[in-house]
Amino acid sequence: MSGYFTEDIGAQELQERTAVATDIAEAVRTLIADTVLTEVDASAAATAIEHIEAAAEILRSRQLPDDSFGVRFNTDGTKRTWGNAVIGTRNPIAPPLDVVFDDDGLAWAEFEMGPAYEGPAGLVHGGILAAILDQILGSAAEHAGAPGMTGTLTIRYRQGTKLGKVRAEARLDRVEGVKSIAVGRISTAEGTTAEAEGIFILPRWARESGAADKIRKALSDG
Ligand SMILES: CCCCCCCCCC(=O)SCCNC(=O)CCNC(=O)[C@H](O)C(C)(C)COP(=O)(O)OP(=O)(O)OC[C@H]1O[C@@H](n2cnc3c(N)ncnc32)[C@H](O)[C@@H]1OP(=O)(O)O
Repeated sequence: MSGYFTEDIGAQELQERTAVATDIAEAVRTLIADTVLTEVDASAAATAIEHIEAAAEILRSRQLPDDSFGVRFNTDGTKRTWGNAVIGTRNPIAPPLDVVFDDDGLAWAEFEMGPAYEGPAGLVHGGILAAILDQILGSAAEHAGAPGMTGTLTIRYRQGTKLGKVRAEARLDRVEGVKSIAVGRISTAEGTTAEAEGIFILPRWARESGAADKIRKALSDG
């Protein structure tokens, strides 16, 4: 399986790296929102671009050799999915979701959707909501011990989701052979805005590999 790595990182270094990753991503996330909302003139924009390019050059001075972050296992058995578009700690595109798993099987996260996620005026883009639902339903299935790749995701958008504070939640509903069916929803202060059902399938290559448990762990994204 390409894209999966094991790295010998101790607890303290992991903590330090996580802090750096979180800080950079948050700074760029803020920059993205500021870019969406800015009204500066061409001269001020040119100055800003110079600074942004200088910052990018610093980040490029030491980078991973691959074109993706992948999934990186740490010495303590935890793993980093820092490039993930929804939960990635070092991905400024990600809101990011910090998913909590309750003992009763509910996976949930509360997070801010800023101006970078707009679709209709003042509302979250439906495709962004789909990505969030895909992730949290998949994470719920994985956490319940039945992970898989998304085969089908069905969403019913009930009302617009206002930009601002958003909650996503999901749980594994049932398992039918190799298919795990999870259900979930998005809500705001105005109530449920979108509901979803997802079918997650442990791929044939994983089922047939003879190392399904190891692959389940490697595939899972939580
Ligand atoms: C993994 C950890 C999860 C943690 C969070 C994840 C969140 C993020 C999730 C993603 O973004 S995943 C990326 C988006 N999804 C993909 O890229 C998946 C691309 N598709 C595939 O890789 C394969 O088509 C798939 C693994 C879904 C199915 O291939 P298989 O070769 O394993 O299916 P197979 O033909 O053996 O069928 C097995 C069962 O699944 C059913 N099936 C196959 N494709 C399906 C589908 N697309 N939708 C619903 N059911 C499907 C099929 O009917 C059959 O049902 P039965 O067992 O009841 O007979």
